[in-house]
Amino acid sequence: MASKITFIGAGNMASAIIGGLIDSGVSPSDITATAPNESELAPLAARLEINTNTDNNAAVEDADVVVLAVKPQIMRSVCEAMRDNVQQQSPLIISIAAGLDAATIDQWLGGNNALVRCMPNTPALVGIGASGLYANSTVSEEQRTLATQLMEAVGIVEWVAEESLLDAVTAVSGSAPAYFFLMFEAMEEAAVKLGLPAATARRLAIQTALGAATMAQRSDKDPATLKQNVMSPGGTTERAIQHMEDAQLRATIGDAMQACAQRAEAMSKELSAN
Ligand SMILES: NC(=O)C1=CN([C@@H]2O[C@H](COP(=O)(O)OP(=O)(O)OC[C@H]3O[C@@H](n4cnc5c(N)ncnc54)[C@H](OP(=O)(O)O)[C@@H]3O)[C@@H](O)[C@H]2O)C=CC1
Ligand SMILES: O=C(O)[C@@H]1CCC=N1
Repeated sequence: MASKITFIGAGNMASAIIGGLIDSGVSPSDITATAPNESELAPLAARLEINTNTDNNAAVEDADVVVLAVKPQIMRSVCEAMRDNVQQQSPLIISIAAGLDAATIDQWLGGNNALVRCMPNTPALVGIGASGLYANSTVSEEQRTLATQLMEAVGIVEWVAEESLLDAVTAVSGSAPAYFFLMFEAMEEAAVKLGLPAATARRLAIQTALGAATMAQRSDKDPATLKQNVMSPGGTTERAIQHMEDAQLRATIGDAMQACAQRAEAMSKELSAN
């Protein structure tokens, strides 16, 4: 993947993807990241040996791919300020912003841009990311392949046929690392109440999640069967699972994911109206 990649924004998500790309063999000299303050960029440049720039326009000048990684609320001003350079350079644009539709970003960038919307997640940092991708009609087959290669360098990629499905991707993977971290917090707290030292509890809970995820990934059995295999009749797991079902955990997760997807949709309406 010998392409020059510029990240507009150098925060949590951009640095996760950049770290994953470098681990997968992309040369740091092919990567540029921008942010308004040198103080945020200097540690990143020192740690990852990438190029950095406080000037977005300068950073897109020789870019084959421009990844838009700023907060959705400032995307309009950022895009409009670099519109002329983007129009001149015609890079593949990849927006990772939640709830901002492709047509709106394309318009802010002057129109007719090849634009991929991507919903990644922070485990990209350790190469185990999960990204949903959608391409507008200007994206060529080659650019689609490039976007796939880029995001596959940091995890798995699923293309969606309709842009609106990215809201569901946000609910099931973009925001979802936080759901599991909440579960770790809760399990650690409960295990401490049961008498375990916090560090022991955390280590056991995290390793168990890793084990369960790895089993679910490698097994040809579905999650319901794998769950059943842990539950001896009249045993301990059955008691715990029954408690979770009685407490409507399943419905709570469903409601939370609905709220997440609805928020993505609402953000899109709010931000494109501004
Ligand atoms: N975090 C996550 O798990 C996920 C985030 N996303 C999306 O990724 C995007 C970034 O989120 P996240 O990384 O969490 O946010 P962060 O706040 O961590 O990063 C935003 C970055 O943009 C920089 N920035 C601000 N203004 C400008 C500007 N004018 N030009 C260039 N850079 C600028 C910020 O610099 P400074 O700090 O100096 O303001 C910061 O480096 C969002 O659109 C979000 O929806 C998508 C999937 C998952
Ligand atoms: O919370 C957010 O809005 C971003 C998008 C998905 C994960 N974090």
